[in-house]
Amino acid sequence: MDHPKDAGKSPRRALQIPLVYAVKLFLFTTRWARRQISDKLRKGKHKSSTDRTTETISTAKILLLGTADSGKSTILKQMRMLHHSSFSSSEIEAYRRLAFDNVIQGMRVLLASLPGLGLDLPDALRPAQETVTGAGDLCDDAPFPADCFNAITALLKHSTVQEACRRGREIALPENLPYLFTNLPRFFSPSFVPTHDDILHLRARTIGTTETTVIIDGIETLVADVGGAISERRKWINAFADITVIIFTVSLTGYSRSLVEDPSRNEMQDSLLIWDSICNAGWFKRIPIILCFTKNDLFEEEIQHTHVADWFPDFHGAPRDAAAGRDYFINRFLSHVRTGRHVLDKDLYIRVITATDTKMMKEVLDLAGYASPILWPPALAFFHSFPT
Ligand SMILES: Nc1nc2c(ncn2[C@@H]2O[C@H](COP(=O)(O)OP(=O)(O)OP(=O)(O)O)[C@@H](O)[C@H]2O)c(=O)[nH]1
Ligand SMILES: [Mg+2]
Repeated sequence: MDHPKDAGKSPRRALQIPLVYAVKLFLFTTRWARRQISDKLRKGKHKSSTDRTTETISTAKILLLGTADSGKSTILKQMRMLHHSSFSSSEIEAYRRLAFDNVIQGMRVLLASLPGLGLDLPDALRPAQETVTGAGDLCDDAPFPADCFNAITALLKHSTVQEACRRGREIALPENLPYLFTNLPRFFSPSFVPTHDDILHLRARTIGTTETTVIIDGIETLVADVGGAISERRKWINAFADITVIIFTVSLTGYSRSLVEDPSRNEMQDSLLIWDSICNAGWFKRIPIILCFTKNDLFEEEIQHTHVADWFPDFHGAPRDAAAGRDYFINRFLSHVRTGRHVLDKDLYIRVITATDTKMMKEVLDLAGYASPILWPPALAFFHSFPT
C-alpha cells in the first residue's frame, strides 16, 4: 500500500524519491569514508613505504618506467618536493656525500677516457690525477677533502680536460657534470648543505624498485621507481600490480648517446624498443600513460652541435631545429602505439619537460591534473569531486 504522503504521485515520481535518499546516503557515506581516509592519512603522513603500517591506506599508484638516466628518480624527487614530503636529515647527509661521489666519479670517467679521445694529460697534472683516482668515500659529516678541490680545479683549467668535457657525449660522460663543476667551490665549502636544486641534479642509479609514498591532494599515492639499466629491467614485473598511471620517461638527449652498459646500442633506439612493449602490452591496456620527454634543456644545447639526421637518417628537419627534433621523436614514439591500445589525449598524454626545473615540473604536473581523471581513474575522480 502507498504511503499517505505518496498518494496521488506518479509511479515514476515515487521511484525518484527513494533514489534521492539513496544518493544522499551515498554522498553521506562517501564524505564519511573520505574523512576516515583523511584521518588515517594524517596519522600516516610522510611515511615511506618501508615504514608503512596498517594505519595507512594506498589509493593510487604511479609507476615510473624508462631507460636508465631518463629522469625517473628526478621526477620522483620533484613529486616529493612539490607535495611537501620533505627530505630527512639523514637523506640530506646522504645527498651531501653523493655530491662528492658524483664529482669524483665524473672526473674519473673523464680522465679514463682521455686516451680513447686521443688526448694526453701533461706530466705536471699527474699528481692531480692521482689525487682524484685515489680519493676514498666521504665519511658521515666529514668535509670534502681540500686536496681533491685543488686537484679538480687544476685539471679543469687545462685545455685537454676542457676538450674532453666538450666531447662528453662521445664518452658517455654523466650529463650532470657541467652543473657539478660549476658549483665546485660551494660543494667544497665546510658549511655545504645540498639545496633542492643540487638534489635534483645528483645522480644515483636506482637498483630494484623503490616505493615512496607521497600525499597528493590528500590521497596517499605510492610512487614506484624502477631501475632503468638493462640488468634491472627483468625486475620491473614486480612493480606491475595495481597501477593507476604510468609515467614513461624518454631522455631527449638519448638520440646521440650510447648506453653505458652496451656502447653499441643507441639510447633513443633502446627507449623506443621498451616503449613498444609497454604501450602495446595487454596488461596496460586500460592504464593511462604519460609519455614524458625529459632533458629538454640539454637537448636544446645538444642539437646546436649534433644533427639528429646523423643518428636518425629519416629525420628531414634542419640542423639545430630543436622544435623539428622534438616533433620527430614524438611522432616516432606515437607510431609504435598499435590501434586500440592507447589514444592520444584520452589515455595517452605527451609532455616535454626539464625534469630538474621545479617551476616547470609544477606546471606540468598541475597540467597533467593530479586530481583529475588524467591521473586518477574516473571512479576516484568522482569520489574526489565531493566537497568535505
Ligand atoms: N639538465 C637536466 N638533467 C636531468 C633532467 N632529467 C634528469 N636529469 C639528470 O639526469 C641524471 C639521471 O636522472 P635520474 O632521474 O637519476 O635517472 P633515472 O631514470 O632514475 O635512472 P636509473 O635510476 O638508472 O634508471 C641526474 O643527474 C638528473 O639530474 C632534465 O630534464 N634536465
Ligand atoms: Mg632512478
